[in-house]
Amino acid sequence: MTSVAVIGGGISGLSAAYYLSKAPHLVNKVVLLEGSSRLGGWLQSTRTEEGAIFEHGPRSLRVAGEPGANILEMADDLGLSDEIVPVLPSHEGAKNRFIFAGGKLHKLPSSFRGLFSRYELFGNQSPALLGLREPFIKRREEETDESVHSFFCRRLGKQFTENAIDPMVRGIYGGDCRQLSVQALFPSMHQAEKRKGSITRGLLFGPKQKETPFRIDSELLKKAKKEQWALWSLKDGLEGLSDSLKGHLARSGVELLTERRVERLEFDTTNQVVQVNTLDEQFQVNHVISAVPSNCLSPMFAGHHPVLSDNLSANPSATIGLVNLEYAGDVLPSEGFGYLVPSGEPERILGVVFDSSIFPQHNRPSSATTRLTVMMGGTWFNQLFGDPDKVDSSLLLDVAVTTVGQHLKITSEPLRSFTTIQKDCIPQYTLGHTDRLEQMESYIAERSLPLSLVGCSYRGVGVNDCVLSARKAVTDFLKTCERD
Ligand SMILES: Cc1cc2nc3c(=O)[nH]c(=O)nc-3n(C[C@H](O)[C@H](O)[C@H](O)COP(=O)(O)OP(=O)(O)OC[C@H]3O[C@@H](n4cnc5c(N)ncnc54)[C@H](O)[C@@H]3O)c2cc1C
Ligand SMILES: C=Cc1c2[nH]c(c1C)Cc1[nH]c(c(CCC(=O)O)c1C)Cc1[nH]c(c(C)c1CCC(=O)O)Cc1[nH]c(c(C)c1C=C)C2
Repeated sequence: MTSVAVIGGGISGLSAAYYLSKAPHLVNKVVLLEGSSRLGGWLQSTRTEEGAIFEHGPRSLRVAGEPGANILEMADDLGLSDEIVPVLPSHEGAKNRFIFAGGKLHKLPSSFRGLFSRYELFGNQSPALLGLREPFIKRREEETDESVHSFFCRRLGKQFTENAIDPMVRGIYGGDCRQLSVQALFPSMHQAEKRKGSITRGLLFGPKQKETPFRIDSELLKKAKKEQWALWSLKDGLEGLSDSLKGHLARSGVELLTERRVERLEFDTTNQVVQVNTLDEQFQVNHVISAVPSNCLSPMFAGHHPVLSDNLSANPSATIGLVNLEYAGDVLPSEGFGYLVPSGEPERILGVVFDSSIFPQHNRPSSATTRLTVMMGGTWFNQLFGDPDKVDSSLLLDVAVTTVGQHLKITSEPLRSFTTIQKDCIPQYTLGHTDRLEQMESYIAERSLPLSLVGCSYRGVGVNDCVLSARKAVTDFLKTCERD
């Protein structure tokens, strides 16, 4: 029998502990050590006294793909089926996405037919024409990693890259596509060019993605497929997911310890023991699953595993200034998911989510209001607002209200607002990320270090990716337990 310490109590750590709790025949003790006073990490939802829900972190989860199917299986097992608020693909809150450029909103294509229309944003060309030209563009011969900006400029042109790809990267990573790795952010497109010389040919005729080594199925997934959900949340917001995991783990006997910041890890590989040191306690376990951001893990190896500490500290993280706003009545010019602003535009925001349009179920029950979330900063935070530790939140609120007022022609003042500075909240997969990851994985495997790396710092920042990465790591670890 084996004991495991999970470090970090965000969605990744809670999920790792959840999957471990499913194997009591192999793992007899699981302790989760969280540095702060609360579990859940970036999953933070507020319910106001009027009954409206505001998200200060993630707000919508995708249904598509293995990560989407996997998290629905977990939600079903946690008994959350009746709590789910789904969004259908035909719903305008899922379908209509906009770009703010040249002083106005531009709607992005949202249907197959839309791909054949010409867009001012893309130099009056249709996305279909760009796609038809793409297979005739020569492949890049160099093997080195490339930026997202350079890759898409080569294959789809500068205008499409700067008005579609650049804002999309800001709308997921809060990051700069000139600095981020195409191999890490768009692995299937990078592989497609490498194998077949073109994105289109590679995606159409390339090998299928490797399947997960476990079967994913649930009644909830069947329902989601039948009803064709595109996105979902929970009635009381996504923090309900971490709350529900907390309840499940406590009932399963997992020790959940908050205010236990881990400072150092020491491996005794001969005896397969790890010493986990917090400021004033020590825990001895057989295996550690790290679910903290990589730059929080890096100092735990300082001095004794430079390959780990150096690679773990290579990526910076972006800080997001987040302002939730609520206005009386319907103030939106159009229903939709929201809009993004390309980095070349002279604006101080990254984008705006139309929360009340995506999830009207989260509105106050008594009266119709509009809920928006303005996201600011990202990679550009310090340049625009200064040191995140010193910035006055009234500056962020002021910029948010003034900017959405101008963009959406809102003349009223908000009824309510919340301003949060989410410091270092999204890791930035910079050039060389995939090589660094492989280097660390080989280092760990060659030395049989009793360590697994999960979380948003490695193979995807979405909540779904975090949960799936936890399941994969636990599955691999349990296989070694079965062998021993
Ligand atoms: C504003 C925002 C909007 C987002 N929107 C979406 C969305 O709509 N959809 C989506 O899918 N994803 C979204 N994401 C991404 C997603 O929410 C995160 O990537 C994910 O929650 C990260 O989870 P995690 O557990 O890996 O990391 P974290 O949530 O960062 O958890 C790590 C935990 O480790 C703890 N910790 C750190 N150091 C130590 C230490 N030394 N010892 C012990 N504990 C430590 C931290 O306190 C923290 O609780 C969004 C993220 C943000 C910030
Ligand atoms: C304007 C800034 C941001 C907005 N959302 C985020 C930022 C930084 C954070 C974020 N949003 C999503 C994810 C998860 C991605 C995943 O892999 O699942 C993260 C970390 C969801 C998401 N948001 C947009 C897209 C294309 C996605 C992927 C899933 C989906 O298609 O729904 C685009 C987008 N983000 C924001 C807006 C306003 C917007 C589009 C209009 C806000």
